[in-house]
Amino acid sequence: MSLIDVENLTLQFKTDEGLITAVDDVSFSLAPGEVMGLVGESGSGKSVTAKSLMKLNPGNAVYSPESRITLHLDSGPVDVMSLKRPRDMEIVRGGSISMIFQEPMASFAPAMTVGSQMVEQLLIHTDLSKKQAKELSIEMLDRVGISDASTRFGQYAFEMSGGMRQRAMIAMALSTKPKLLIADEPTTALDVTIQAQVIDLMKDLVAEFGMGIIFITHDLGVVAQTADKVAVMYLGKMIEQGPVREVIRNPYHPYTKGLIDALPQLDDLEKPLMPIPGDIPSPLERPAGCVFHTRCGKVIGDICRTVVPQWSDTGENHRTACHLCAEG
Ligand SMILES: Nc1ncnc2c1ncn2[C@@H]1O[C@H](COP(=O)(O)OP(=O)(O)OP(=O)(O)O)[C@@H](O)[C@H]1O
Repeated sequence: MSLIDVENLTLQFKTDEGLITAVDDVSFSLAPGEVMGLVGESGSGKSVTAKSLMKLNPGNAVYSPESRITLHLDSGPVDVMSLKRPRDMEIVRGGSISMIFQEPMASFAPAMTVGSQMVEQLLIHTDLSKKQAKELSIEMLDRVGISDASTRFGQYAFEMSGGMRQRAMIAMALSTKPKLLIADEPTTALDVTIQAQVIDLMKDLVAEFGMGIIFITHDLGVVAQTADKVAVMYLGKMIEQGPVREVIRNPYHPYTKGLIDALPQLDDLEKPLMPIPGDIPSPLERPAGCVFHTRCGKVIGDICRTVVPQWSDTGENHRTACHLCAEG
């Protein structure tokens, strides 16, 4: 039983320079209680994909008619693409789906206390009274490890340290008990010890609430620690997906291999870092065929330059979109 199914998601932005394809025919599913890492370099379309699930992309976004996003709730399936009225969209915006961002200041209005924002959100999305909403908010702040939660409830976000703000944002995102949490680079701006604490906290919360998490990051190391499965994106395309250990041990796509080789290895500090050569092409000039062919060291001929690779099975629940797969 899946929590969310994304099928053939394609999204373009209308800009003064022309149409930018940000997401190209992306499909994936997530089960309740499952954590999926969404990785790729900057500009690969991770955030735009995630925001589509909440219909949060701006007005210049155009979805292809084939794009389908189905959220499975206890009350039945929700066709996210067809949600239009603000009232209907509340279900995917802070209701059944919550999102946390890299910069928690962006989630908090500067002129309201953290507590009053938490209460306001609960009043919109639940049937709780104001008093119950306050109690739950303080309980959630306490649960994410903020000491003296009732005092912190009355503070503004700028009065908190970076790590505490991050925790407060997680508490706010989780207080409505979302079915799906989207975490967009939630630990990037934190120092490593706090990063580890936030990751541990998220793991505990998944176990307790049984929600699904989509964890967006540049860092495959963080994915290895947190996720059950991983999906790799490059220039709007999903190019490999599978169980996290399997993909990290047996990456198939040359781009995924490149991301893994670019990771520093603590047990072999002499080993030179191997960055992926070249730059990501402009989304206005996306390469034909396989979008990665302009940087790929394994091009096998014109097929890579002209034909879009289809998915091939490359292991148990592991699939890769690369012409090398067909070569065996
Ligand atoms: N509102 C917009 N208008 C035009 N283009 C946009 C808009 N939002 C995003 N894009 C483009 O869509 C592409 C995908 O962006 P996205 O933010 O999803 O990448 P990302 O993989 O999340 O990168 P990062 O890791 O830097 O956040 C990029 O080329 C970006 O410039």
